[in-house]
Amino acid sequence: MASITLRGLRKSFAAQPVLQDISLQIAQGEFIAVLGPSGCGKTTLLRLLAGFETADGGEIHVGDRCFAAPGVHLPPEDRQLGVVFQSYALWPHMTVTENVAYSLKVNGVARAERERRTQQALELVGLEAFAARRPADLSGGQRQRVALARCLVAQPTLVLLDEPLANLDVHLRATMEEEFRRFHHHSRATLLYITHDQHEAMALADRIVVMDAGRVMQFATPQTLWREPANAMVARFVDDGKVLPISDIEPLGDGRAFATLCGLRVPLRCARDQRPQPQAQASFHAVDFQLAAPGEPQFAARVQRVIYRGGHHQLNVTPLDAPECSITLLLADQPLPAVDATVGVALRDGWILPS
Ligand SMILES: Nc1ncnc2c1ncn2[C@@H]1O[C@H](COP(=O)(O)OP(=O)(O)OP(=O)(O)O)[C@@H](O)[C@H]1O
Repeated sequence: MASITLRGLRKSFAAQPVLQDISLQIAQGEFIAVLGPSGCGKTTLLRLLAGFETADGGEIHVGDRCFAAPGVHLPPEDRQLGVVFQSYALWPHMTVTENVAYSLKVNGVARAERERRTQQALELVGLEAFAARRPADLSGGQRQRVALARCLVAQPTLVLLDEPLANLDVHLRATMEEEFRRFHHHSRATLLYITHDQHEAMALADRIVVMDAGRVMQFATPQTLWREPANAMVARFVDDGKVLPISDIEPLGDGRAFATLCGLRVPLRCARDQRPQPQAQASFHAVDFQLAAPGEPQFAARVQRVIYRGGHHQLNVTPLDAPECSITLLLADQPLPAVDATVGVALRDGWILPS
């Protein structure tokens, strides 16, 4: 069983805190993405889990085994987990089959069993036809598949993946995403998948850990991160969310509140325990703003830019009431307003950030 419990995990490099008080509870079989900007500590977290680094404090438990605690550091080779890095780390002198079978051989697995499991792992990643090739004769995506097969063959119950698609082009990434989904489905392993690509995280994960500056900002499903970000960092990081100031927050007590946005009184979603407040911030996505129909409640905004985005246009506007704010709208089959024109903007949805 590979549920994961992290309690108060800390790590510094040369007195520079890199991970601070990381506590997470991950269920057996979950597909977890760890998402955050460059340098936020994602790889360090993975290295602590794998045992390549020693924690300064806190605990790591996997299933009923203690990996790390004050005075305890289980060596990496005793943790029995699979690790897939972005640099595939394949042995160049071995064939695909030999690369995949190597760990079984080292662990003394009998030949027949070894061949069966290797064949199975190669089939799972669609590489049977490449079994006799060496890594140099494979594409980037095929090499990453070998790395995945090599990890699979050991049948780990916990797999750590560090930006496994970072070196691949956009099309290959989409194919490999499907591969990971299949792998997760078949193996039922717990997956911890590190990425700084929020689309990848959203597409793959059951839940996402959003990190910033060594701390967990939010740990939730992709839907919750989108609809109910815990703070401004998460709101901005997930799909370029927009964070805008609001005033005169008047909660209705049922997860909704009225507030003033750009001079317009609007209904917004909020936490059930939201209190009345003179000022706060709310988060929005581009789809939350639309050009207002005649008579619809709206605020006036000036068009700054109109950009063609392939299939739709992006409109950048600034509210007349709040010219320091920039808002993005997406227009499909609508007449386009001119730059500098004044348009009416209606609001469809928004979330008051918990304070
Ligand atoms: N061995 C080390 N010695 C000193 N500093 C380190 C070491 N490893 C990581 N760091 C620092 O710790 C911080 C977090 O690094 P880490 O690699 O965990 O971030 P990350 O979120 O994975 O970044 P990226 O997305 O760019 O890979 C960075 O500031 C990095 O420079």
